[in-house]
Amino acid sequence: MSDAPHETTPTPPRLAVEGLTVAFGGLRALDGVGFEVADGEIVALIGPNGAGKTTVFNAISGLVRPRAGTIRIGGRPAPASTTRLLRRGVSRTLQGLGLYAGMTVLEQVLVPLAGVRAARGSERERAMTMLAELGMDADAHRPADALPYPERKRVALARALVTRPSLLLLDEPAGGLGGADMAQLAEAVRRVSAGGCAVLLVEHHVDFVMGLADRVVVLDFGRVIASGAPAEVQRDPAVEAAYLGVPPTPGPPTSGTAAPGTPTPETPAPGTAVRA
Ligand SMILES: Nc1ncnc2c1ncn2[C@@H]1O[C@H](COP(=O)(O)OP(=O)(O)OP(=O)(O)O)[C@@H](O)[C@H]1O
Repeated sequence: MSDAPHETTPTPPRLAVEGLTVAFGGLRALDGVGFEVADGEIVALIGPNGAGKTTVFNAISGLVRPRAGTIRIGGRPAPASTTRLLRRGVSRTLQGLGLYAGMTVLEQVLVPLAGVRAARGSERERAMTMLAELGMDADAHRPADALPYPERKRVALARALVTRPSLLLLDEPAGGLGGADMAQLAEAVRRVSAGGCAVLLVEHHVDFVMGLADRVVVLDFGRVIASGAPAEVQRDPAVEAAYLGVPPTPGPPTSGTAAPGTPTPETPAPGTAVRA
């Protein structure tokens, strides 16, 4: 028997983005963006308003067509339809809530499993287990619209997690949350990543990001200006100049440090992308 080490094929990253370029008319929203997220890794995408973070999510989700570049999921090109992405293990939350009007909490969480048909018993069980994991099972039969904002945010998370994704995209998950809810959210995200799911999140809450992410990718004007461990990125002079060094705009007190453009409980769902 040979003592030569076994040749192993390296596992491709769960998500690999390379040279991603997206233009809206004359505006280059993304210009050659590249980064990777491995299984079980939590990567945060940060940057000023209008830097291109949501456009990255939209390109991965097949909602905008890149002008150039590649997006690979588990080593294969990303499909462009939501259904096929779900089948490939990709789930996403939206900026704000994106919940359906007039549905109970349980119905919201059943949508990715059952669509519009009546849910099977096993699907209801799975949805209830997911809600229980997030401490929401007691609210299962309440209209989601009647719940306070942090609980509705948790429903949106449960809906993204119920399919047991291998790649989870979270768009401003901490937006509008206070300290206790943010801590609970961080715990839930850590649990999901400990189970092997790759997590990519866009977030303005600097403390939340730096305490949670394994790696941070910083975008500015559609380009990656820095990436690395949170502490490393925080010390980067280019990042400080483009983003972290800008003093937060005065407003109602929120827990933790928030970078400019951060939503507060009073303004939970920012819509427009306006550079400060
Ligand atoms: N559908 C669109 N049509 C035209 N321009 C767009 C469109 N979507 C985004 N943009 C522009 O592309 C740029 C990147 O926007 P994007 O929303 O990705 O930034 P962002 O970093 O997510 O900002 P925010 O932190 O405010 O959410 C901005 O200049 C924005 O105005």
